[in-house]
Amino acid sequence: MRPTTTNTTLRALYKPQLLRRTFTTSRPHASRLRQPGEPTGPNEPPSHISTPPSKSPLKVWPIVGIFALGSFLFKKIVDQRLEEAAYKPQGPVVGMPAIGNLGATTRTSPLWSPDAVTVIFVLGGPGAGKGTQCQKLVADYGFKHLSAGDLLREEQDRPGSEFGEMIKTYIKEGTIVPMEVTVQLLENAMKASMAGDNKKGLFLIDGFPRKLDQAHAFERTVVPSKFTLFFDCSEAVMEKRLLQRGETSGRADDNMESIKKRFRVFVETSMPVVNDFESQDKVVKVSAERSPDEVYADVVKMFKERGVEPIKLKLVQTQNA
Ligand SMILES: Nc1ncnc2c1ncn2[C@@H]1O[C@H](COP(=O)(O)OP(=O)(O)OP(=O)(O)O)[C@@H](O)[C@H]1O
Ligand SMILES: O=c1ccn([C@@H]2O[C@H](COP(=O)(O)O)[C@@H](O)[C@H]2O)c(=O)[nH]1
Repeated sequence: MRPTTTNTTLRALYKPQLLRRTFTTSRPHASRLRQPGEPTGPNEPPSHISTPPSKSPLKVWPIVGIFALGSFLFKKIVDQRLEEAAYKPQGPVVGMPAIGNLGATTRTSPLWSPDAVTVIFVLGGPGAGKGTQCQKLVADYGFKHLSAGDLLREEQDRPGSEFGEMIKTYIKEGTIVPMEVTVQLLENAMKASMAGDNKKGLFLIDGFPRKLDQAHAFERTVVPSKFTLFFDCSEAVMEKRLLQRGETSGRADDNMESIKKRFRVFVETSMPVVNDFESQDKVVKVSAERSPDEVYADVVKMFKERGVEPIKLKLVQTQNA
């Protein structure tokens, strides 16, 4: 049989070499028996002068060890640099105005303590009903509602804004405006609100953070959030709502092309934020597919479980009153 012939041939070819490799050291041709003390070759010392075998594993392992340690340390340094880079201003965005000097995100500690200022992030896909639910919460709980999207649209329309054109492009494309701009806008709005009638510093921050770098930067430099209220809704339902809203909203992104892009950004960029907060047990999830009042009833229940109570007692009108 062919395999047997092949095996025999292979054995014949390789066995002597194998044996030689196994039983000789660095001198494969030393066939004659040497006398004690006789040099083993023209350039070699007599055998009583010991030389380490040239292929000893003892020579290789320290090098392998140093290489492994070096690689490990190198990887650690690279990981650390990447982590730091995620927290620092990224510098000017190519083709955009310089935004690295906005200030808020360069601080190394939060501006406010979570005991002094309460921030609840409100997240969910485009059209999940975040704004609608926030309005109800404002009425009952006394929160100041800050929508990151609204703040960006205001900045976009502010005469003389150096970021106006940039924001316009990002919103149209459904992508996320560089965090330095959004965090600074939020911080300014929070300061203004607390200087006014929101002395208690109660905030619902709607549609933010949309990206992990924003989440980290805000919590590191402004204030750590209390939790995130997340509205869970299917794309089919959100699409229907957005197209309907688009009939009157005048928003540049309430059209089919922008909606598709916003859905993709939400799944790829914003869901990791929700997952990150979830891993810290900081997400309150509510199904957003029922009527606004039914959704809200769930929100109230979930807030109660987290120790957040309404400030107003609703007056119940009875028929005989
Ligand atoms: N539970 C609901 N059932 C039906 N329609 C709703 C519900 N909640 C909100 N809507 C409607 O859906 C549209 C989108 O709602 P809303 O603006 O609150 O969503 P959003 O999550 O804030 O959207 P975006 O992220 O695009 O700003 C609005 O026209 C709103 O009236
Ligand atoms: O943190 C944010 C929030 C929003 N944007 C941009 O604004 C639009 C509209 O946001 P809405 O919450 O739907 O009003 C969004 O698609 C982003 O382009 C942002 O960049 N960063």
